[in-house]
Amino acid sequence: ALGDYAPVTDARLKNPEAGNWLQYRGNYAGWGYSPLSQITDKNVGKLQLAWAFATGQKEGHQSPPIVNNGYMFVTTPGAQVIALEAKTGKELWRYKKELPGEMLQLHPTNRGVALYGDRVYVATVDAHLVALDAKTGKELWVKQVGDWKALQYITLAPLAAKGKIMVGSSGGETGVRGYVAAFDAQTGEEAWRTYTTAAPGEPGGDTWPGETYKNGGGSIWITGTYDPDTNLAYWGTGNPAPWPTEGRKGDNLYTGSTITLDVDTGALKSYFQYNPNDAWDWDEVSAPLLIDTEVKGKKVKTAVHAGRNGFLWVLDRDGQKLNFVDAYPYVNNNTIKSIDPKTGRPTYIEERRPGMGKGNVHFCPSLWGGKDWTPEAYNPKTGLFYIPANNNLCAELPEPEPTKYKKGDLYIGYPIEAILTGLRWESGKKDAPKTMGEIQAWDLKTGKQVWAHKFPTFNWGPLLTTGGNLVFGGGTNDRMFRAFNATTGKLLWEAATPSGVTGVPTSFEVDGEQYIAVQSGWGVDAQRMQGGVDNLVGYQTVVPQGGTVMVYKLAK
Ligand SMILES: O=C(O)c1cc(C(=O)O)c2c(n1)C(=O)C(=O)c1cc(C(=O)O)[nH]c1-2
Ligand SMILES: [Ca+2]
Repeated sequence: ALGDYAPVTDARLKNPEAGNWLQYRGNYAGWGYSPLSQITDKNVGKLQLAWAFATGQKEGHQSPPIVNNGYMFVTTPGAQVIALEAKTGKELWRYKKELPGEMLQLHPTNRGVALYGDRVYVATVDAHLVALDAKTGKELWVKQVGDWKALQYITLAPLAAKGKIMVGSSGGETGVRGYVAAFDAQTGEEAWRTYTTAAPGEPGGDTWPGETYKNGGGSIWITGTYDPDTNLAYWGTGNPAPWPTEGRKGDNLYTGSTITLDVDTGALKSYFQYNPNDAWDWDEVSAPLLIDTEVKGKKVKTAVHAGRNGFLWVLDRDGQKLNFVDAYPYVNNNTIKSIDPKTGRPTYIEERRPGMGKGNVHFCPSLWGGKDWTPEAYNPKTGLFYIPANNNLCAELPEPEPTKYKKGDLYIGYPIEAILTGLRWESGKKDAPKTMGEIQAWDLKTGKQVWAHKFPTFNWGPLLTTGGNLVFGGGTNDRMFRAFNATTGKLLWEAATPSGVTGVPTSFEVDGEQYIAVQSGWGVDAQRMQGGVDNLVGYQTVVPQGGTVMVYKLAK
């Protein structure tokens, strides 16, 4: 059991101490920013391993090491929760949820815990929400959120605010009707549930023919951001289901959107849709980062999102509605012809939309997007917004197969094999591009890219930025974890890890020393994209699996 444990209050979540990392992205605004500045662009070359801890699990280790006063909490695929001493890596307790053996895990991962009060909350791949005693790991309650037999599954880290624990379900490829559900942190009682596809009679209900909204996707699988001043949570929604659009003509609200929900009631207050009638699996699940900044000379309370559709979107979140400000293409795109400068609505190039009666349709960015789920970061010191991007990658989909919703089956409209072998280079190109993965830095004030570090292979690495003028990220198939100068993009430090790094990095302090922490553990769609690249280049890349918590500090 843990010693003194400092309960996590609303006040602490709103104004997190620099030395802790209390929630998914470090703050409610979603910045992925640690103000700690002991490790800097000058001394990061002396970063070395403080300790490492093997989780004993395979597949995608994506959860951030979350730290509260010297105690660290990580999750693994299969929804295990491990409490560790943050300074030494000593295991304090481990929780394992019993999972149904026959359950399909379409995306075998878990993106972390939420801390609230003296509890730890985890949402599981069999669609339950679990409350644990932070000190002992003892299960306090377990609530069913969704039906795993209908292939609802949860991969995200919960969001905790104002006495509520909020979660959403995955299932854009299994025909769920997406939702965000809130549970009372104390009792586990369900407080509200808001669906992301509009029913007839509701605003947006006329954007779905017949009953298609009932299995229309719009799943929620990345933690929302939250603005305590307005009590609104910002959630990103996934792709509509099934992928071919023929049966669901219309905008399919609120898929491929950012929606804002009142945390007390769940009422949907506003939305912005990035991909009306999406046909490309462009989930826009990454919640926007909430940044008050200047944009082209004007002060704006923004919500910023690097879209899977390849555009960097800047919205104005002041006032009643989420309003379009600007959008900048950040990767090559042959699918969106234009974006309405007033409304932000995209116009597609119709021949790039896969569908009935069409043979192989080629489109860029690929179905994994300019960026998939991997979080961006914002550094208030540099004023720069950082994107882990994949550029020069496209995909091809064959003519869809007729598909009908059936509980417990996939509901995609294309054979999995076609999806896994669907990656392509840009049109007409035989050879692999010189670079694919990128870390990009954008100045929101000017709307210009300031630097880009380019990798020979793709990048599936969530980002951390710090008060020491650094950006950290992994994401490449060479197992490296790296540090860059946040202002210039210069590579300053790198170290190989046991597996590939698709984990969310964090930073914290214990006894006056700053640490950088990340999980190494390759899997899920980083591995599937590797299969797609290998299929094109004709050789097999092996990235070993197995999870390890890696914790670094400066050499003395
Ligand atoms: O539509 C959905 O519900 C859904 C869920 C998930 C998930 O829960 O991880 C992914 C996706 N879609 C998806 O399209 C995708 O590319 C993806 C990549 C990953 C991953 O962990 O690497 N998950 C998911
Ligand atoms: Ca999806």
